[in-house]
Amino acid sequence: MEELHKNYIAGEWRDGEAAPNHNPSNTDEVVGHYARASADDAQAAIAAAKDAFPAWSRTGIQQRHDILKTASDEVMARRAELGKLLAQEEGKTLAEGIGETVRAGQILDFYAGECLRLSGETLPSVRPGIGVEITREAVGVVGIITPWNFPIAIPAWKIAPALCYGNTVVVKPADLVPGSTWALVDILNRAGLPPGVLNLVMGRGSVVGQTLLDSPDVDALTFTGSVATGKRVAEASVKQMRKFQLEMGGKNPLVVLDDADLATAVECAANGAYFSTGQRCTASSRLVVTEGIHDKFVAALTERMQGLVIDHALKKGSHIGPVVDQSQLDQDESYIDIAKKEGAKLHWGGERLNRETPGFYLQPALFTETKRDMRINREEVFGPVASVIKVKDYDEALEVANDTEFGLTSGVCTTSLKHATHFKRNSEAGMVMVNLPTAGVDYHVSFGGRKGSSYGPREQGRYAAEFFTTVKTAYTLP
Ligand SMILES: NC(=O)C1=CN([C@@H]2O[C@H](COP(=O)(O)OP(=O)(O)OC[C@H]3O[C@@H](n4cnc5c(N)ncnc54)[C@H](OP(=O)(O)O)[C@@H]3O)[C@@H](O)[C@H]2O)C=CC1
Ligand SMILES: O=C(O)CCC(=O)C(=O)O
Repeated sequence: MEELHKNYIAGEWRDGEAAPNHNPSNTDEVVGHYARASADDAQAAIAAAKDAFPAWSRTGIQQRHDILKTASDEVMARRAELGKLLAQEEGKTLAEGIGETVRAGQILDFYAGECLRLSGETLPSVRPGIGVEITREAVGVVGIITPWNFPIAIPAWKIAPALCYGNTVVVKPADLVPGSTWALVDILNRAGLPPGVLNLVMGRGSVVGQTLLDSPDVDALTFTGSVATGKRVAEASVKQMRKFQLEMGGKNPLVVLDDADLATAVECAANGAYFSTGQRCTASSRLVVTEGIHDKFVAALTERMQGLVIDHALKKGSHIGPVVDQSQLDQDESYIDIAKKEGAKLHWGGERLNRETPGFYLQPALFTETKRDMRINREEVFGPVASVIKVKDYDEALEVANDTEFGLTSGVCTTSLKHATHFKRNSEAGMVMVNLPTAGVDYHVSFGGRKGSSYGPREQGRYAAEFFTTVKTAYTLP
């Protein structure tokens, strides 16, 4: 067996039960072997983070800046190699893997800068002669639980602000794709983090993740993944009276109005619904289309889909890689069946594909003649499956767009300033796009949703300070 990638606890690489990391583009290929941590390892990681917190929370901002900047530089310099590893373990295309790696590097760089911009407020008291200072302090030990679909960007956008604001960290990546997070943790530690500040415990959610949830020594927990696990995180966190933050599913609408530029609308739909194999919480799974443009839009989108190459993630010319694993493929296919049984018309795609290598290849699927209350329009599939809901006009489109228990992103394709402005104001989503795909966001601004999609303060940009710090108000009578 090739070298085992170990867990990183208290500044040391520690053995654990070895688990193979398979390539979804070629299931015969093992990308590497990664250690699975035990509950005891997870406890040791939490204890190490707790021990390291007093010193790290008082380190100078220059030191924190330099470490994050050094790590950013290495991620950027190794973008091709890390992007390839990401594409191999997750199934994104090489271009998408490199793009995500660059995004992780940019996030590290952004928070290196934020270290130098920490600020507070000084204001007069309502009581004469007294001064008031408002400062932000680190929260403590932050537990980080991440999903498989963005294995370097999501860990980066949780780890970087946690460290920037002076917290110590225990991170548990998805068992399915530990490699990219392993590489990120290795880079950050070699960049100069003291032992115990950033600990990595790979392994199963039911063992490692649950230990984080149940520990009274985890002061804040940030999670991205399914709604079901998000609810467990919430319940456990309330029991511990700790801070928590959840990013979960989406059923994001892309509204296409009669006055839309057709080429723009088709590009937004193809990108938002199908790129990254539709495995994005920001994916446009509902295409809400007004009747005047409906037929033209469906025809043009179908033509665009027919031109998409679905193949090995590393193959030149692939637009879309495989589904991440068998269980996600089963979920995608089961929703395709459910939609057909509900009376939706499978307009194009949805077939399993055979390629040169054994992998989880699925043709993107487009459903038409769907109704807003069908399960295909209410539940997150998390695959390359989208459905068209035909509506009469803008008012009905907005109502359908908002008719969901989720509220992460939404989009509108229109040339009308009036409708674009109204949609931005009235869409019940955390992120709204005009003439842009619902997926693929900037790294320096707030990220998060409403309703069942998210809980707690926003992630990313300077808004991340809300979660990763606690506010102190000090009064002084000189
Ligand atoms: N919003 C988003 O970005 C994402 C949404 N999803 C949705 O979730 C569905 C299932 O995906 P899946 O990866 O299984 O999502 P999960 O919510 O199960 O996984 C997310 C993370 O939580 C961990 N976890 C699982 N159980 C527990 C637990 N009891 N305590 C603590 N942590 C736990 C997982 O560990 P591990 O997997 O290692 O066992 C993983 O690290 C998808 O089909 C999709 O609908 C999935 C990924 C991202
Ligand atoms: O669309 C994006 O840029 C981010 C998506 C994301 O964070 C997710 O799917 O978990």
